[in-house]
Amino acid sequence: MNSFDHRKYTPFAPIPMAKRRWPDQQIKQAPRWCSVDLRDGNQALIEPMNPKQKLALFKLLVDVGFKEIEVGFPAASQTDFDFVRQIIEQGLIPEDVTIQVLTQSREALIKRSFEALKGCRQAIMHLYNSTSTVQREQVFAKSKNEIKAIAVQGAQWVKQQAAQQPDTQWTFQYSPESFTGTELDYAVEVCDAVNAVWQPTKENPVIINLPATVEVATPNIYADQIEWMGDHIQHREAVVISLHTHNDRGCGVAAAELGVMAGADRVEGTLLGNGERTGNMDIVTMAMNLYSQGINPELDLSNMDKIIQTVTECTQLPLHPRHPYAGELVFTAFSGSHQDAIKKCLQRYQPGDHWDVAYLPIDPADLGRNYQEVIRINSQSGKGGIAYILEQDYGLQMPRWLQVDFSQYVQQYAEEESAEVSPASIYKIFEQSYIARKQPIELEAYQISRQQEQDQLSATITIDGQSTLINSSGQGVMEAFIGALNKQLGYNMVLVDYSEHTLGDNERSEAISYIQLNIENQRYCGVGKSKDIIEASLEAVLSAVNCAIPALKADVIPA
Ligand SMILES: CC(=O)SCCNC(=O)CCNC(=O)[C@H](O)C(C)(C)COP(=O)(O)OP(=O)(O)OC[C@H]1O[C@@H](n2cnc3c(N)ncnc32)[C@H](O)[C@@H]1OP(=O)(O)O
Ligand SMILES: CC(C)C(=O)C(=O)O
Ligand SMILES: [Mg+2]
Repeated sequence: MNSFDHRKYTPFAPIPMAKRRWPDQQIKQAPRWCSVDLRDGNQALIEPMNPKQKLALFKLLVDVGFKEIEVGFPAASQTDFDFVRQIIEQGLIPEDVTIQVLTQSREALIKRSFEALKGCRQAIMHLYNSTSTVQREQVFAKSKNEIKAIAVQGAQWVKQQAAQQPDTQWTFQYSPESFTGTELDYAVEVCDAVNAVWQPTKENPVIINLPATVEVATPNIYADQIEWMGDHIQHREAVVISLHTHNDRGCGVAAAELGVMAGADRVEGTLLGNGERTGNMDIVTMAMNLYSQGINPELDLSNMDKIIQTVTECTQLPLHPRHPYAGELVFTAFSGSHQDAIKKCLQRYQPGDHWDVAYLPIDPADLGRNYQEVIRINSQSGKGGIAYILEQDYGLQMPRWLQVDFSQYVQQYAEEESAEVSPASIYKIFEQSYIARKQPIELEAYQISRQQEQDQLSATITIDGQSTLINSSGQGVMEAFIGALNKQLGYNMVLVDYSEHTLGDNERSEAISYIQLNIENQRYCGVGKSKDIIEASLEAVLSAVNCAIPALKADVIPA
């Protein structure tokens, strides 16, 4: 029998709601963030973090701007307990940061958690127990009332312990763990029962954290559940509704965003999304989503490389190259039409403008990425990207017809190599294709004199190694040189287009000339480079002619 059988599963039932309001809401400000990297993230690691790693990650979280940080499950492990003690005793918790610890609803664990927090200025004690149908029936084998009693008993123990440590400013947090698999009327009944013990006020609210412990439905269902809870929980004004989503269906961020639209005040997650199974909600992505909408995320993610380095070192998990906002490839375009569009938009973009660049939802520079990484070349690339690289890295302002001509050389190279082509390789191909094309005709010397608006040019060229003197006159040097070559070679050669610029900003800089000639009814491109602008132009003409010669009949060239 085939085990890949969808009939094994049942769909998640929709939430009956007469009128949901959240679809019409817009997020206008960042929620209160709480990082759970050091607890939920840590508990999911192959190798949990050692004290040094925990401290490095804690410092990063503080630097990024988190004001609430769940630092561990101190009753569960000595490492977590010692870490909490260390940051308290060594005064490593900034005044405006509140640490949070998680505990099960068991007296010994609660006592140990309070012990870990002794001497802490302010702290969040986070109590949880599972409330979902599957947990009640199969894991705990308890009735609804018995499960509620676990929560209420835990809330009482927490209250009692807190009373014994009055120097700490306590906030209590309760999570009906596996909330999304819990009947809503029962979830609210349990939360209200916990709040009846804790007696929150507007001035001293509780945090009710509603976890999608496992993501089991589409994000709109989660939003319905959050809006429903907000509408039905007692003393809403004294309750901070917090979200804690996981990413089992790949929608952890979407669920949190819709949850905020549905009225939540606070969001828990981890940097770059480490966490159980497919991970916790990725705060980097959610915060950057806000940022990209012009909303201050209240977190400083500008040093993304530092974030990536610390998180990957501490978790020992690599970052996917296509991870939103952070991956190595997310601001990179390989494909030709994307590169062309990006190049055109970036050319128009002025600092201070609103960002509106095709294919780039945000400015890579905001995250410490530079434009060089934006366009990378392989066999899918087009002229725009190649020209962008040569302009950015080598200062070449290639005219469009040369971009078209040159992209064929790069394309051929990329296909032959079956690999990405580096900027240095692109420039080498450019040099070999045009500037170094000095056979069969090479310029040796030239002289120009100008009389009555006519340039008289005589030049010594070698053709297949034989030195020849050519001369002609014209309204400009180019006309004179092309005329002399026409006479010598017997071609019908016409100048189609021409441009030049310097490669630096002083009189000693090299000049580069780009030329397109029509030779015997075919167009050929040439490039010349020299400290002397006239020599660069003559070299460009010969570069085009040298390209044409192999394609034309050999007998056109005189012996
Ligand atoms: C969704 C989440 O992320 S929840 C957080 C999960 N994180 C972790 O579990 C990481 C740290 N945990 C641990 O190291 C261990 O679980 C410990 C040290 C806390 C406890 O270990 P143990 O005492 O061996 O118990 P264990 O975790 O296996 O729990 C099983 C018992 O606790 C009970 N239990 C589990 N969770 C809770 C809870 N939140 N409140 C009350 N009782 C609970 C179970 O019913 C079970 O009871 P039983 O032994 O009577 O059958
Ligand atoms: C402890 C709770 C909040 C949790 O991590 C979850 O339910 O995912
Ligand atoms: Mg979790």
